[in-house]
Amino acid sequence: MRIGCPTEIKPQEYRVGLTPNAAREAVDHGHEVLIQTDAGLGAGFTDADYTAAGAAVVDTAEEIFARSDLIVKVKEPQAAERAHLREGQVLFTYLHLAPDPDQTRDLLACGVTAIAYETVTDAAGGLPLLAPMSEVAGRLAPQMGAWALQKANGGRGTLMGGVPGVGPAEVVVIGGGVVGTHAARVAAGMGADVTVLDRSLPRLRYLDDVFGGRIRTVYSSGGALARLLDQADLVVGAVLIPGAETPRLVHRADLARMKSGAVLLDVAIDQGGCFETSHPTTHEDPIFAVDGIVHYCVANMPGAVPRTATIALGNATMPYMLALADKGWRQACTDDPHLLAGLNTHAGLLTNDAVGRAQGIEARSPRMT
Ligand SMILES: NC(=O)C1=CN([C@@H]2O[C@H](COP(=O)(O)OP(=O)(O)OC[C@H]3O[C@@H](n4cnc5c(N)ncnc54)[C@H](O)[C@@H]3O)[C@@H](O)[C@H]2O)C=CC1
Ligand SMILES: CC(=O)C(=O)O
Ligand SMILES: [Mg+2]
Repeated sequence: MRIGCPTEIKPQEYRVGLTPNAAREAVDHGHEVLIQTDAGLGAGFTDADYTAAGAAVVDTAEEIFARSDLIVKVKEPQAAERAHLREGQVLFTYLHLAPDPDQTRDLLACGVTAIAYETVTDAAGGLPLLAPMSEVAGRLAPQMGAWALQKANGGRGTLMGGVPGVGPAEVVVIGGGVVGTHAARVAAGMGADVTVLDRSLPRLRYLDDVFGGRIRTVYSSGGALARLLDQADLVVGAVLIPGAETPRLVHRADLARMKSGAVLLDVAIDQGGCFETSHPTTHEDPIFAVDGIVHYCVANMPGAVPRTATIALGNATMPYMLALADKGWRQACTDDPHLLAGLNTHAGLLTNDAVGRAQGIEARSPRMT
């Protein structure tokens, strides 16, 4: 099979879908790998690294899309990329279709077989291809939140860890999954006072256990969140209902009860966001204010640390990429129902229930033979 990896074109996105290690494995499995010129540079991989791994470097994205059976990327295809996709081609990348009707329409219209990293599941009930980027975004969240809290950025002027005689920042993390756990860990490490809310009691028990009293856990309800908002300096939105649009848990009216200059940092923005006042922002222009509250809503946070993020993502995607290339998508998905859970569109059919519910489109099962 021919596997193609174009340069990411989303603003300030420096990750790349294939590492040289992954390219080498694919070549060792008998596949041909095409990589666009300089696709890996932002993550610190040169064209020479890819040619040493056995890949062929080609000049344009057009050529990658035209010649490849399997396209491996990082971010959802942008409109210019969607114009090159076609039926019979497999796209393996993040899609986040639930809040994105334009992308959904284009993927259905072109007939591409699109497998979304974020809806691939595992036997433990996790999301193995979302997890590495959630770890990165979660660890970045307090770092970006601390920056947004600085006065020059519109923030309250609160130092995360405080100093002797002055208390630390109050950090509230909504959703104690992968993002939330890693955000809590770094925020606590910075010396902040951390509270994590979740709707899953087993998850709260786990967090209570692993943090050994260094953070507070609270069952997530509207009342509990309202009380915490009054005190919060930084609120991290880290809720996920897999595949679905994020529930809105903080409404515009709630901003009035918050401290002026507090920060809402919506990691869940890629699924629509958990604050009513959120809208996606970019690394170039990451923050905006609503009613005196700073919002940070970058939809591709790991793009800020492309070296770490590319290697972490490549480690997780490689076995699935090889299964798709070795067996073809039908056999790979038949053999592994968790990979089949990643299938979002095929030959004009929407195949993911949660995306279908979010968009009012009936989800259908693909023909597997
Ligand atoms: N902006 C970015 O660059 C990135 C965004 N993300 C996004 O971050 C979000 C979280 O991802 P993960 O942590 O991997 O998901 P996860 O599935 O590990 O965790 C989500 C948690 O939310 C909890 N939850 C559900 N409803 C809740 C409610 N009403 N109140 C409180 N908690 C609730 C769940 O019980 C679960 O523990 C996703 O939308 C993901 O796409 C992930 C990586 C990068
Ligand atoms: C998960 C995601 O959207 C990202 O890593 O950009
Ligand atoms: Mg996105």
